[in-house]
Amino acid sequence: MIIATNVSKQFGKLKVLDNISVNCNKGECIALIGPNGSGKTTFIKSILGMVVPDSGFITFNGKNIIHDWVYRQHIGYMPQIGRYPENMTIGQVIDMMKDIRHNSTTVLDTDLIEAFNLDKLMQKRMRTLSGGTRQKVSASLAFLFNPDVLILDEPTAGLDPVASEILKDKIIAEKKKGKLVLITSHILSELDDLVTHVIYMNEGKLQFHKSIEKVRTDTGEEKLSKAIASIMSK
Ligand SMILES: Nc1ncnc2c1ncn2[C@@H]1O[C@H](COP(=O)(O)OP(=O)(O)OP(=O)(O)O)[C@@H](O)[C@H]1O
Repeated sequence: MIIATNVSKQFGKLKVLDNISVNCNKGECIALIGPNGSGKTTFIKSILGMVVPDSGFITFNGKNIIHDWVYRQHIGYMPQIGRYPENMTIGQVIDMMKDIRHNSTTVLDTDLIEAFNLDKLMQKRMRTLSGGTRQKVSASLAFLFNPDVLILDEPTAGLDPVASEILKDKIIAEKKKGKLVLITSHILSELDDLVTHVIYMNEGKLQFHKSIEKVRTDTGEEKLSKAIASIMSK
């Protein structure tokens, strides 16, 4: 579904992505893990076309993304920090996104808007929202257009435990429908019930890309947080 081949990116002298090659398929939920500054967000932005690699290429359903920006309509993206027109209300932001993205064939998925009770907050202006409510808006928008691929950058950061569980259940449900989910998080315990595969990056390099079963058997650890700690300490 998404294939990155020898992707490299440098910012000034800093090599942020160093020859990354990975293959991401339908129905997988892939955890993108690595220390701060290891290149996770830059890799995500390369898939989204927001960062252009210096070398290498990325294909989405077999087409090089450089020549086909339309592929982005199949992706729902939840950024680490959602930036919105601050004077707009939640309702206006959602309507604006519908104007931009909605087409007659898409069935809107309003599950998260309802589960987060955002319908009661539609008149609130973005600048007045708490960090967690802003995250709820970002999550709701990522899922709203029923995309085949969900890219979630630190999705549960700032969410309360109830909201966090709602989002996790939604991710599991979408994965079961055959969608591809790419997720970054530093809270590894949150990923335990979700992920099928792990991509581990360090200093812009791909350290490994393994199924969760392989990570568990290789380390003898059941929990992802323990398994990664065991790998990092070697
Ligand atoms: N536009 C940019 N210009 C210059 N340097 C950048 C730019 N974007 C990212 N970097 C640098 O690239 C490196 C990787 O950043 P990136 O955000 O991809 O890391 P990350 O793995 O997502 O980190 P975190 O876990 O902290 O979110 C960092 O050193 C960052 O400062």
